[in-house]
Amino acid sequence: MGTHETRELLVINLSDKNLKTDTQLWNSTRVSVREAMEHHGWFVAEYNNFPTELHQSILKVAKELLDLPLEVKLKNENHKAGHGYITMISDDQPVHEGLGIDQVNDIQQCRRFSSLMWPNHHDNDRFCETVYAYAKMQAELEQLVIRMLFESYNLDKYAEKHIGETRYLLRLLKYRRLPNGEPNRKFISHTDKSFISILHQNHINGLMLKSEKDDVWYPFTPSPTRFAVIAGDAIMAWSNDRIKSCYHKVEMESVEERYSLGFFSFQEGMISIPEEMVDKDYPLAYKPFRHDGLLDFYETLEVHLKAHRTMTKAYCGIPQACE
Ligand SMILES: O=C(O)CCC(=O)C(=O)O
Ligand SMILES: [Fe+2]
Repeated sequence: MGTHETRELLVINLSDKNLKTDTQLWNSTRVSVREAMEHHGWFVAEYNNFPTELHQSILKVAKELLDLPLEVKLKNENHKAGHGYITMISDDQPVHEGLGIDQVNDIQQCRRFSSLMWPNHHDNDRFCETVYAYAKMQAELEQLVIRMLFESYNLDKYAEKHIGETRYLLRLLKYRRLPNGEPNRKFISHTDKSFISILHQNHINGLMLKSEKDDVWYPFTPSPTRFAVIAGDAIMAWSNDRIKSCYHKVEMESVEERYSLGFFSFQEGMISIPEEMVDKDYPLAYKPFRHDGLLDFYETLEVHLKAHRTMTKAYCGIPQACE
């Protein structure tokens, strides 16, 4: 296939009202989810189980937040990698900015964040409520994917404990074209260090997803009800390399700003590779590790090493005989 051919995105409908456990629809959907994750490392979820206004309202508050003065945004300190304020500069202009809300599914953390950003504003309730409702919807989607994946590997007995030990980060992001008029290609190809990441955005194109097995890039076509569900390095380790973390990048040409929302799951406890994941085709490839330890290790690396999944192999991988 030629490199400029438009490729059909793999879309899986996760909003069918009949999608209930132990139904034929559930079982066939869970097979599609597992196959997509093993083949591509991602899929696009069609998901509309939320009020339609929520898409517009989260984008509105993302703009209000990222329009705040730099000194206010800098107050969002977090020692964990990529959890605080991030920025990339071109010709003295910020062309990429992001703010993370850690433990976003805890209303107290949403309140803490909004009063940090708007200390004198009575109106920060609206920000807090919107973000909290949005994160609740995203967590439901993430947990649906986790349940399906765990079941598809006959590991459903571990699913509730896993979900109970999950911490979520919401990152609100803004991209601008470069001041010299060139497309913004600053967010280079990388894998996330999360377990699962879910990406959602406004109408401006730019996100590209690499298929692991096809070895080609797919441009993501945005829609209010489309979510890119992508594998992070931690699920790669947990699945003992059956699922490979997804390389993705942003290349934005539009004059209009691109806003996106990254929802990332992390494990609080140890991640151990279930023994059921180990067999002669998949010999044990990772030692048990702490997810936060992986993030601390990330902080110690040079920029070019951070982007690659090899950093996770370096952190907790077990060298294989053929390597
Ligand atoms: O803006 C996007 O769609 C991608 C964001 C992303 O890859 C990240 O925050 O890790
Ligand atoms: Fe990413």
